[in-house]
Amino acid sequence: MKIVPVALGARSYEVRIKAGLLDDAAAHLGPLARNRPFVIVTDTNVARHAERLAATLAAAGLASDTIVLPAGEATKSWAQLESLTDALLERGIERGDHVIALGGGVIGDLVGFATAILKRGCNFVQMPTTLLAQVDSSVGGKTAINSRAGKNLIGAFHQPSLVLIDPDLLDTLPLREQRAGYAEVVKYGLIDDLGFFEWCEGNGLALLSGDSSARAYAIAHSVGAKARIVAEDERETTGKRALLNLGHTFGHALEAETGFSDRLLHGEGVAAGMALAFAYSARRGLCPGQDAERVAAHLRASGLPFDLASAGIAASGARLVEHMLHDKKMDAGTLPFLLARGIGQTYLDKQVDLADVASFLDELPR
Ligand SMILES: NC(=O)c1ccc[n+]([C@@H]2O[C@H](COP(=O)([O-])OP(=O)(O)OC[C@H]3O[C@@H](n4cnc5c(N)ncnc54)[C@H](O)[C@@H]3O)[C@@H](O)[C@H]2O)c1
Ligand SMILES: O=C(O)C(=O)C[C@@H](O)[C@H](O)[C@H](O)COP(=O)(O)O
Ligand SMILES: [Zn+2]
Repeated sequence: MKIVPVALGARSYEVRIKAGLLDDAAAHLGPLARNRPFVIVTDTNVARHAERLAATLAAAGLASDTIVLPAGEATKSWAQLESLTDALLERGIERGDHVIALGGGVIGDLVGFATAILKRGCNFVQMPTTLLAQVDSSVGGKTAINSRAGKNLIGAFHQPSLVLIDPDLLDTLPLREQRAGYAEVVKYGLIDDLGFFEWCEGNGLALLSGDSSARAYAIAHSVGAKARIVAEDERETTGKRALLNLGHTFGHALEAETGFSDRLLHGEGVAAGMALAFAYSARRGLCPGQDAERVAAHLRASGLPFDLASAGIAASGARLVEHMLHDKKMDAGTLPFLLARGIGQTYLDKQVDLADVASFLDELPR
């Protein structure tokens, strides 16, 4: 088993990664049980894995109850938050209980937020079941729902007590979702790790086709990178954690444009967003054009969107910039942007003129 510590003082926890971990989950969860039943929260597509988890726990004498929510981004909503908090209160949840979030980033973000606010803070365990959640969303304590105004605008920082990753769960994940999660893997290379981007160029397709050693390496490397950044800047105050937002200002605007529908998955928006961040950096003369082309080429070869046309977005630059005005990085009326000086050299640029971003977007083919 690979263990990655997330060092956050009193809020520190471990990320434990092992193929087949679901089947010995009782050994990891037992110490958290306190003679109380666990509540497992999952979605309709993951319910089969939740049944296996409940059976494993029962075999070890650990009681559990499962709440199944609708699958999809629309579940990160006020309505689902209300129904989940009601359901947990009906079950008599106590602050010391651990709710288990078994699912992708949608379940993790929603359960994380529900437990952050229930009784002013209950515990939760992340058991991520998508590539995206295993490499990114289960670690770091960002929790949220979406609002009409934009992505993740209502939320809290609330760290899990433990993250349990079983890469074998990805065997049932559809290819489109694997690819979307892969965008966040590539992100770590683009941020500050050229060597890892090169690894992605050489091994990405093997990872996407389910190769277990490529999968294990990508998950452990990504979790290590995320844990390091989060430990340095838990609440995104110094600018370090903002690097994890590479591609997200563009990406969230594209997602908002599709109404957070299945037309564009989060990871797909991030893929297009990262390519746009590099293309915009190249247009400004900050980054070699070759690097921007190399990023787009790798995303394209991985079956991901790499520009507005491949993301299916026809909106004008001005309209996309309007979505960006809701970005949580907005600071005194300006929007710090994640730009790049090259692959592995991302930085936060505070001098970006949004009118210039809009004209850049208007110049792109639709
Ligand atoms: N908190 C963070 O730091 C953070 C980081 C990145 C993304 N996010 C958020 O995560 C969300 C996206 O997460 P996601 O891509 O995991 O989406 P998701 O949770 O919607 O899961 C994708 C799809 O895969 C299905 N699924 C999940 N596990 C499966 C499995 N093992 N087998 C078969 N089907 C399975 C789900 O039911 C869903 O249909 C977005 O809302 C994004 O904003 C949060
Ligand atoms: O953990 C972070 O920090 C990230 O930015 C990870 C992102 O992949 C994730 O999508 C996050 O939710 C975006 O952050 P937000 O603050 O823009 O909602
Ligand atoms: Zn993301």
